[in-house]
Amino acid sequence: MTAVIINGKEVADKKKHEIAQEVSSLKGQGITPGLVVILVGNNHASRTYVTNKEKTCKELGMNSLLIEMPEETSEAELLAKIEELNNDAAIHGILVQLPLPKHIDETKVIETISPLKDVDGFHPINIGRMMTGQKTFLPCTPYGIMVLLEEYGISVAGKHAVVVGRSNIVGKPVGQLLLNQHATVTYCHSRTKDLAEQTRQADILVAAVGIPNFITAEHVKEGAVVIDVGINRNEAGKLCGDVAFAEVSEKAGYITPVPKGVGPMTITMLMYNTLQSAKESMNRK
Ligand SMILES: Nc1nc2c(c(=O)[nH]1)N[C@@H](CN(C=O)c1ccc(C(=O)N[C@@H](CCC(=O)O)C(=O)O)cc1)CN2
Repeated sequence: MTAVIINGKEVADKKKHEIAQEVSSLKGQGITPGLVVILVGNNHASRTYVTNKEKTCKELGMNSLLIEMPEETSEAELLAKIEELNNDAAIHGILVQLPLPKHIDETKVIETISPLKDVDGFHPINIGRMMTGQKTFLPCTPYGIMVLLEEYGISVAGKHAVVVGRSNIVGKPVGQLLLNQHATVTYCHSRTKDLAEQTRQADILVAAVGIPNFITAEHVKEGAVVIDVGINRNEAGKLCGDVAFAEVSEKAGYITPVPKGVGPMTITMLMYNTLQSAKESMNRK
């Protein structure tokens, strides 16, 4: 079998077009969605991501502000900046780019962002709402994965989903979203015994470990849907995922490539959440 390649770039472009139309109509009602992205320090990859977020906001007609803070910024300074933005009515979304420098407590930072402006969907209140199936901001990468499955007509209910990786921003929430859609979910991680035995049970396999070529053909059931969330560099410095694409695409039914698979959906769902936040703010007026 040769897998259908899930074109994340194409789906992201379609969704962005729809978002831009909604932004335009919202502007007609006197409100422009506004996102603030805070970048602390000099992480090269993070700088690329925040630049893309700013660029995408502009493309879609949203306001965007990038706040760059030096590596030595104290936790107190960052928290004070977030408090200031929480109280600014023109701002609908606040995002602090991760990872943060080691001396800053990520949990404290996330908990300081108002849940009403937490367009990353990382605040414990929003995570709790997601777990109980309430309407809320969903974390952008997991949300993007669910949209990709939907766009390709891949049903989730009753399927066995195996998630490899248990990070707070991808592994745990994507498992929860799959469960919310009635999948049977297994989480695997560094202490899982006989990983391949587990992953071969998967109708839907999500790889989010951050290790190049970690998932090989022996981990995959014939015809499975394979979602690769990894963004790694191989020995040659080339961008690659967690899945050995060439061999796995011979066995899977569907597969996301890296790049242009899950990645482009992350920023698109961030734009979607920011738009929703702006709409919600109108209802509070
Ligand atoms: N506050 C947050 N920090 C981080 C998040 C997040 O959702 N919120 N996620 C990641 C990084 N990230 C967005 O911030 C992100 C990663 C990758 C992509 C993407 O489009 N990848 C492309 C390839 C890009 C490249 O050439 O490097 C692809 O896969 O096609 C977008 C956003 C960690 N931090």
